[in-house]
Amino acid sequence: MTTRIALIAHDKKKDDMIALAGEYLDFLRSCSLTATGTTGGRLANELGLKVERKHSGPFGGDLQIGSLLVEGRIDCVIFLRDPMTPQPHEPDINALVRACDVHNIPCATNMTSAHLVLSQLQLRAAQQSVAPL
Ligand SMILES: O=C(CO)COP(=O)(O)O
Repeated sequence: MTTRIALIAHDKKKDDMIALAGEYLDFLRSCSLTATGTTGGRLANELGLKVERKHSGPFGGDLQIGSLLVEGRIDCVIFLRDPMTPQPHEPDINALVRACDVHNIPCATNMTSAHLVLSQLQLRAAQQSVAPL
């Protein structure tokens, strides 16, 4: 089954997101990707990834992704948050992270945890692709 991943990065973490996605490019190409607006634009333009783009975070994009997640349509969230910069939509950010906890969806909020989650998902996908029918 295709892995459904949400990708979100705050402005100062967007370069990290591009670098991260670049490392997992082949795997991410095999996934169904959703992203907040600006993050998704960069992933599409700079890496050629096919991404369903929601609104930008401050305009409700985190909430849109939270809604998909609540409906069981997201398997994992990579959310590179900037802990040093106040965000106008902090309540939306908290709502998304809370929804991950409520629904037991993995949510990586920094580069180290993102690597751990993506490498594990990549491994699982590779194992499934060679599993006997
Ligand atoms: O603000 C964000 C997440 O809270 C990210 O939104 P953008 O990807 O549109 O910058």
